[in-house]
Amino acid sequence: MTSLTDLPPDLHALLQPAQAEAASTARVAFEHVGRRFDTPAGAVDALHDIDFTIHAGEIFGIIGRSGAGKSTLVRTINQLERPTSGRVLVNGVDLATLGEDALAQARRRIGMIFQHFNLLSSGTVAENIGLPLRIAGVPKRDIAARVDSLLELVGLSARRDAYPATLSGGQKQRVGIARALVHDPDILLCDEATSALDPETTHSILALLRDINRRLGLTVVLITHEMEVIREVCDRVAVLEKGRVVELGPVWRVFGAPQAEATDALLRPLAHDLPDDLRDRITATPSAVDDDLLLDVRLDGASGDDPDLARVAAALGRRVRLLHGGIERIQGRPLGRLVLALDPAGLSSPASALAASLGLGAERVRVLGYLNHA
Ligand SMILES: Nc1ncnc2c1ncn2[C@@H]1O[C@H](COP(=O)(O)OP(=O)(O)OP(=O)(O)O)[C@@H](O)[C@H]1O
Repeated sequence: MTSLTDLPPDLHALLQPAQAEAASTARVAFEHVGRRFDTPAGAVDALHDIDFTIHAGEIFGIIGRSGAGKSTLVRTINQLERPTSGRVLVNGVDLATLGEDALAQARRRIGMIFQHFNLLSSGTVAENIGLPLRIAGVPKRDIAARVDSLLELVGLSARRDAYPATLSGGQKQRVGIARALVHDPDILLCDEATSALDPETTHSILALLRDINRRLGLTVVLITHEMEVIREVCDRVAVLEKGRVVELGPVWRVFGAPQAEATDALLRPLAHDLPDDLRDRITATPSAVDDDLLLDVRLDGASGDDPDLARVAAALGRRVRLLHGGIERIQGRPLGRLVLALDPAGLSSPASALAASLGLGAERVRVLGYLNHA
């Protein structure tokens, strides 16, 4: 990947203002947005009273069950869907009030990429990227220079004259990203952009999106059903359920302590559930004098400290075994679940003592039962 100083001069020049601008200004403001579809089976309220702001320069994720309204919401940003109530401001402007030409201009500042790339199979990589410029009537020479800059940005210079059929999925999405950036947009909308890719390619595309976000100050709005994608790349996330926002916040907070049932359900695949063999050995009361107590510790990222098990053992004056669980870092904060086993003898409240030794609130530690050694 090239660094900012390696960029061709034309691209370098256009990046500077965008970078400087990436402050906490509102890039997209949803103001009490509703979208109703009238269908033969009756009215469908795909969106209800959506009211929040996406800041300039952030990577914002939108998650929700199938049919929750994610695509409809994202499509209101470029007015592919028109709200039936409320309004959507992009850079302070309600695109619904613009005439045809002004709307076309405004839409150019909003790039979009898709799950299935939507490339023209009869065009080369360069022709695909340059197509929106050709449609906009940009002179051929200028198109070539712009396309070359973008090919370099997405790491595809060597495949300039290749046809889409000869590209891998990741390379196709790089073409999609380059094409979405031709008009130097402020916003990039990503509709399940990595859903057709394997995990390794997904990782490289997310790294590219993060890189572009940082270099260009580009605001990225991303819909996905892959929670790992949100965890890896997003700054904030909104959870939609039946057309309403049921949760919104920094990813570490929403993932660390989900409040809504819909969020819990979506995050379930990431949870470190107890394996059956361990669950089957847990009893509510001790079956032998030397049974260990099993304690379930939830780290929600709020304390910000890494759990120090040696310190816990020293504080409690006994061996502490880590039986199950794991920690992941989201936005630099440790989140996860630890199942610990210890001899409870002499501790009046083992859960509180454990919580205190970890520097956590008592509500973060739950007694699971006793571990039957038999
Ligand atoms: N053009 C339309 N006409 C009628 N109903 C629609 C239309 N577009 C969307 N809907 C309905 O609006 C609701 C939200 O759909 P939407 O596609 O936005 O959900 P989604 O969260 O993106 O779902 P998925 O994850 O399955 O893509 C659904 O009930 C859907 O059937």
